[in-house]
Amino acid sequence: MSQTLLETAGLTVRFGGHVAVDAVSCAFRAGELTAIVGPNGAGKTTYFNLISGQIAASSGTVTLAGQDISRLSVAARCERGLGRAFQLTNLFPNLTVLENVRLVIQGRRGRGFSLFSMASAEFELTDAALVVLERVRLDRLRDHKVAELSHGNQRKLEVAMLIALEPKVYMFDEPTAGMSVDEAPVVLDLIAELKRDSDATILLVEHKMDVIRTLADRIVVLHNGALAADGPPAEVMASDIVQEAYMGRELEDV
Ligand SMILES: Nc1ncnc2c1ncn2[C@@H]1O[C@H](COP(=O)(O)OP(=O)(O)OP(=O)(O)O)[C@@H](O)[C@H]1O
Repeated sequence: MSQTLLETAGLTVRFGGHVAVDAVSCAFRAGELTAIVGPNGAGKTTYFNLISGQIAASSGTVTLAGQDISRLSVAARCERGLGRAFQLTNLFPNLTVLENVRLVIQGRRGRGFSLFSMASAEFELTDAALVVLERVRLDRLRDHKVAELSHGNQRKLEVAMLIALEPKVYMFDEPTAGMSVDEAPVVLDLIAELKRDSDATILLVEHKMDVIRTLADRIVVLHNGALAADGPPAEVMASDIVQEAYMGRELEDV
């Protein structure tokens, strides 16, 4: 079995008297896609926020590749390989689609271009960005400003930017939310491709059962902020807690 890449231990956050994430200990392995499920308000997004550093934990730790990253900023966690597709907040609306992806690749490679190689570096950056845009089928919109794109295309661009970042851990929070039936498969195919072709650790918050069935190697269930079940999809879906609490309502309804 692959080694653990990301781990949370006793991860907890309280908002006033409310424990939104309650001592969640969970290890995520390289090459594994874990779906994180649970009813509205179960703490899924808050758990993501704690892992990526958007909010600080009240207690507990987050470890990436054996190093405690609990006190690092969002940017420092990202540099170490934690990549998260945000709800459109990391897009530059007034730049073009191509410029947005180029910025990510440029940031990843650092500023190591010499003056003499500047021109070829520019071409190389554009080529690398176009390869990523082709994967999400946004290459024909390369020169459009992001603000002009449909919601679905903005979300696809978000996935493209995450892929361009080449993180070790991919975190997707309902990646197809708000997408049309034509748009969603492109993103789901990409996630399936990432899973097949890389050794990445993928965390997916998802409500749609068909998506979970197709993609997940494992399901983690959060309930009232705490870990309620964790295991292979068939086992977790058949478990009493999921059958009673979620299968009949929350997940199936969506
Ligand atoms: N900044 C905050 N301040 C106070 N309470 C918060 C804050 N963020 C989240 N909460 C509360 O923590 C709980 C968990 O919320 P969270 O958004 O993580 O749930 P979720 O499982 O992602 O739900 P959904 O499926 O609806 O997105 C909720 O009760 C929510 O109201």
